Order: sequence, then structure tokens, then C-alpha cells
Amino acid sequence: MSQPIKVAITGAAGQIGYAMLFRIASGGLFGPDQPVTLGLLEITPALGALNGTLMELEDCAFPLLHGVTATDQAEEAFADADWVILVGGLPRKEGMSRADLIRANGPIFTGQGQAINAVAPRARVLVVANPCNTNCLIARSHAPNLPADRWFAMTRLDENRAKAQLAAKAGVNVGEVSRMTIWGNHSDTQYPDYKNALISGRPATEVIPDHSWLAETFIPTVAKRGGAVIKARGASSAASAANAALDSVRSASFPTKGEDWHSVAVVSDGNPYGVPGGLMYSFPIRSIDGQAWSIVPDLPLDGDARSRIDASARELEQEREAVKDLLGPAL
Ligand SMILES: NC(=O)C1=CN([C@@H]2O[C@H](COP(=O)(O)OP(=O)(O)OC[C@H]3O[C@@H](n4cnc5c(N)ncnc54)[C@H](O)[C@@H]3O)[C@@H](O)[C@H]2O)C=CC1
Ligand SMILES: O=C([O-])CC(=O)C(=O)O
Repeated sequence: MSQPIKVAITGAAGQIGYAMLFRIASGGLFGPDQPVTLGLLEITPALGALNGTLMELEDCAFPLLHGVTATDQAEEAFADADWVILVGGLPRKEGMSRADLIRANGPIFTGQGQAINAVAPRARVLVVANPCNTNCLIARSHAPNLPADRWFAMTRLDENRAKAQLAAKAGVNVGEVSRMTIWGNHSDTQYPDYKNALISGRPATEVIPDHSWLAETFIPTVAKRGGAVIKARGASSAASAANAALDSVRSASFPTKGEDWHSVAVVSDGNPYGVPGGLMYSFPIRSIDGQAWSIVPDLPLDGDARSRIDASARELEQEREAVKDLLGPAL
């Protein structure tokens, strides 16, 4: 059996944490032959609730779970982690935008970025807590020891939502939808790019001839789905967010199969789509060998796509401006 992979998770007593831990510990992330250890971080008042979750993890008797640390000290939770999943932070309530969380959640990521920098030299980091692109930017800016290609912010839930909507409209299984790009910010300005998506190997725009549905219903349905879930359940998406976090880590950890790609926000260097350098921006990504990745180049983008892509970049520049006092030296 191979060495355990260590996954550190913040906000572990929260609703996404609860939906995620048991799947990771049972082998649902890295497969049935790969042991894992968990480093769980919570704020001090939530340690009691986290202890209850630990009791339940123990009671599951997962053979692949080779150790758990639960703590309110970031350096202890993150020590030697292979993956750090930053979930801890406030969720939004009905009527708020994700950017409204920026001043409440942003400061969390200064100290957590520093802790990763100090104790987790080989870590890759996925930020889930909102606004996730800009929280990731903050954490990265405090971690000069970690290369830029180790930082990810989660837009996979948007990708999965987009695939589900296209599959339902086309009347096919969701597994038939591929090449689904979410461009930009995990916010209402994201661009779910149906024009480059495939359904059963054919352009989605051929399989779904109702182009006004694609432009006028599909895009806002995907972009506003998080808000719709909050309205319906009175709390933000949890199981689907945990599922998307696992999908994101898995896609980064194994080579991409065939001609497909996945969506995740990575650091832009300006190429190949002219998105301003330094922003955490969601692109079509292919994993090369389970470590390195590349942005899929040369996708055709018409004028409408281009203006949506630029608008989301402008929003991320505004978010960066709103947290400039929180940014560290590593950008
Ligand atoms: N990127 C995405 O697609 C999605 C992002 N989210 C975001 O994920 C975050 C978590 O959501 P939920 O689990 O539903 O919230 P929750 O409120 O159920 O849990 C959050 C947990 O984080 C903990 N926490 C707060 N500050 C912390 C800190 N400094 N260090 C460690 N833990 C800390 C809290 O004690 C709480 O247990 C929210 O910001 C939410 O908006 C939610 C769904 C999808
Ligand atoms: O909408 C929210 O606030 C939670 C979230 O990010 C999502 O469900 O996509």
C-alpha cells in the first residue's frame, strides 16, 4: 500500500466539511487503494462540534483513514499536507452577493496563506470559501514558497451545474456533456461557454437548436444557481459543493483523459486569452501528469464571449482592489 496522502480541510465542522470528510476517508477521492490522513482546522468555538464529527469518523471504521488531526491551529492542521482545501468562512445569505463576503472572509486567508507557506512546502491548495477567486489570491500572496501553479479556486460546481442543465435540455445523460468551460469569476459574471461544449461528441449548439434558450436562460440559470439553492433550502449548497471540491482535486491529481478538459480558477499569466496577469481566473484546464496542468489554447471566442470574459476579469480586478490592504508580498 502506498504512503498516505494528507488532506487538510478548514471549516471542517461546517456543512461542506461534513459532506466532504466521509467521502475522502472512505476512498471516494483517491480510490480504494490509497490511504489518507486528515488535518482538520476549525475556529475554537467549533472544536466541540468538530469533535462530534471525529467520533463519527471513528465509528465508520474506515480502513483507508490512517490518522486525523483536529485543531484550531493552522500550522498544525496544514503540516506537510499534500492538499489544503480552504472551506472555512462565512457563507452568504439570501439577497447577498458573494463579493459581499469579501471583507468578512478575506482576512482569514492572510494567516492561512502564511501557515501554508511555513509548513506545507509540497501542498496544492483549493479555495472554496467565497469569494473564492479573491480569497485564493489573498492566500497565495502570503505564500512565496509555493509556486503559482499550485493554487486553485473552485468553479467546478458551476461546470457541473452547466453540464446538468445542458443534459436536461438535450434529453441525454449528463455524462454525454464534455468540454464545458466556466470562464472567470465564481460569481454572476461567470461565462458558462456552451459554444465550445460538446454533447455526445457534437457541438452543443447543434444538439440544442434553441439558441435563445442557451443565451438567455442557460447562462443566467447556471450563474445564479447558488442563489436559487439558498432561496430554496435556506442555506447554501453543501453536498454539491463538497462533490465539486472532490472533482476538482481528482481532476488535478490525475491526467485528463481523452480530449476533454475541466474548469478551475488558476493564476493568469496573460496567456493565451489576454486575461490580466495575476488574477485567479477560471479557464479550460487539462492536467498533464497529475501535477502540471495547462490552459487549453485556441478556443474560438466570438464578440459576445469576449465581452463576457473581459467583464468577469474587470470584476476580479475590482475585488482585488477592494482587498489590496490584505495582499502580501508574493504576487
Ligand atoms: N466555490 C464554491 O462553489 C462554493 C463556495 N461556498 C462557500 O464555502 C464556504 C463554507 O460554506 P459552508 O460550509 O456552507 O459554511 P458553514 O458556515 O456551514 O461552515 C463554515 C465553517 O467554517 C468555519 N470557519 C470560519 N472561520 C474559520 C477560520 N478562520 N478557520 C477555520 N474555519 C473557520 C466555521 O466555524 C464553520 O464551521 C462559504 O464561504 C460558502 O460561501 C459554498 C458553496 C459553493
Ligand atoms: O451561492 C453561494 O453563496 C454558494 C456558492 O458559491 C454556490 O452555491 O455556488
